Amino acid sequence: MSTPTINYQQATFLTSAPDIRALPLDEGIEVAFAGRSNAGKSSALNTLTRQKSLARTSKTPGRTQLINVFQLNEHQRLIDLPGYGFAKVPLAVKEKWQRSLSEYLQKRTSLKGLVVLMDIRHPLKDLDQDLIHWAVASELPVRLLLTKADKLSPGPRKKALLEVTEAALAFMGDVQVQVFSSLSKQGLPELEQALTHWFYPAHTQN
Ligand SMILES: Nc1nc2c(ncn2[C@@H]2O[C@H](COP(=O)(O)OP(=O)(O)OP(=O)(O)O)[C@@H](O)[C@H]2O)c(=O)[nH]1
Ligand SMILES: [Mg+2]
Repeated sequence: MSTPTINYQQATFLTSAPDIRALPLDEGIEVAFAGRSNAGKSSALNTLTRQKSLARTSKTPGRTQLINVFQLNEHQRLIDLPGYGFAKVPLAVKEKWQRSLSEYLQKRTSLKGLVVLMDIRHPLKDLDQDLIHWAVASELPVRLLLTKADKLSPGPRKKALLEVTEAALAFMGDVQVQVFSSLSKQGLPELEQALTHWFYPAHTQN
């Protein structure tokens, strides 16, 4: 059986939800992009969908404070999650959005894959590790994206990939690692392939 191709370019903005009650019906398949503030989640979604400003990006960490939903078609959605780990926002705001994030991760049954984005220069911070551990314990497939790969020259880039790949083995779950750059598009085909596996599980082996 040949795997269907996904036309990411057809992604459209559906809604921005302050909490899971405001999300579309929990059916079909969702893949979510998570990571520290400023890791490059919104940029990666724009790169994937070949749209300059589908998801709002910013030099200021903490830009995405809502659960942003992008629809690929009736049954498939991409989710841009609020970033975590950014200290410079009022505590009340931070608590509100961390709460909606953990509620989303724990209760959303249509969530079938989690892309965890980390700046290749600062991977696997405590909150990243907590998230990955949680996902593995919940049997949610995880893909680690080492973002802004263009910021490193090939040697250090390869070294970072190797180190994180080795660390990922310790998570003892379905955790894949790749480098990625929204600037150079490095890693885009691998990301697309991984997402296809999640969106069409019946067509693929892993
Ligand atoms: N050089 C380079 N810069 C990038 C890349 N991806 C993102 N950036 C920059 O990093 C900053 C943060 O990117 P965003 O995509 O807004 O990050 P985010 O993870 O969505 O951030 P929050 O919404 O705050 O959680 C922006 O200034 C982007 O232009 C990349 O691949 N290479
Ligand atoms: Mg964002």
